Amino acid sequence: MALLSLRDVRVHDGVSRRDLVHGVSFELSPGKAVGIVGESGSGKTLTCRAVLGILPEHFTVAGGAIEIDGRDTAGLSGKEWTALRGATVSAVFQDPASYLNPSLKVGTQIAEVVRVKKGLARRAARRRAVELLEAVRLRDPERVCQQYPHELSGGMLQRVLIAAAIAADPRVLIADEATTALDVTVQAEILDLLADLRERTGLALVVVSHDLAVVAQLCDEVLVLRAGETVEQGPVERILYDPRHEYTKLLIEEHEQYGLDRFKELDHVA
Ligand SMILES: Nc1ncnc2c1ncn2[C@@H]1O[C@H](COP(=O)(O)OP(=O)(O)OP(=O)(O)O)[C@@H](O)[C@H]1O
Repeated sequence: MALLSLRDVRVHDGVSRRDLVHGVSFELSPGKAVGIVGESGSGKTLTCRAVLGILPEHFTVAGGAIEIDGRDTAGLSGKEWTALRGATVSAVFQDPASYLNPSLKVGTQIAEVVRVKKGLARRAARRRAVELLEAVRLRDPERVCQQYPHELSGGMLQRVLIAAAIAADPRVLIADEATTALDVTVQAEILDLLADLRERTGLALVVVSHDLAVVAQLCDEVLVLRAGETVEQGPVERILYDPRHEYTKLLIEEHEQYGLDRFKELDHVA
């Protein structure tokens, strides 16, 4: 059964009285990855926020259905969403520093997530925090636990955020422009880490990026969004090698300069 299923989802803005997402559909099974690409403002983040139950004020899911692990999310209470978030669907976004408390040590913050979401006692939560930092391949996790966010690099902070996001053993992880702010080498390491988590733990991924190369590296299926509408959707190889929509062709051309060419040569897609 699909872990996550979106059927014709519409996101409506009550202020402008417009639909900003016009019917997005996809299904995600364990260990699979779906990518959402499109330029800025195309509705990628709103789609993710709808899945996490954190749409901004005045925005609603006005049509279609979102099912998480077989459960229709329409009409979930705030409390039910809180229970689902982190534990079933979790997310990492761009700019990890803004999601961490600057005045608390990294280990304390991760242990807190574990304590609240998994109900572990303080000491066990602490041990688990170290294990999680190890799982995201941070060297010397004991030391990182004792550090404050400002002492870590952007790539390290994104690993910390991933550790926090997987702390409650979610089944689906949404990575929304999670590597966009990082330099190319660090970006590659984080993508590799996500691929590894997917393979080892069966974590399903929703990968959001304006960069097709990122999505191509991780995903089985791609949705191309433009102005809130899906213009093209299909297996990643098909979209890359045989794009049918003009907009997809444009995206591919634009992003070749960022390494899609190199990616194609390596033939990771096969
Ligand atoms: N909080 C908000 N208030 C008003 N409009 C919003 C809000 N969030 C998003 N929008 C609008 O909804 C549309 C889709 O935005 P969304 O953030 O989903 O795009 P995106 O594809 O994720 O873009 P980006 O890559 O820039 O994050 C845009 O027109 C945006 O201006």
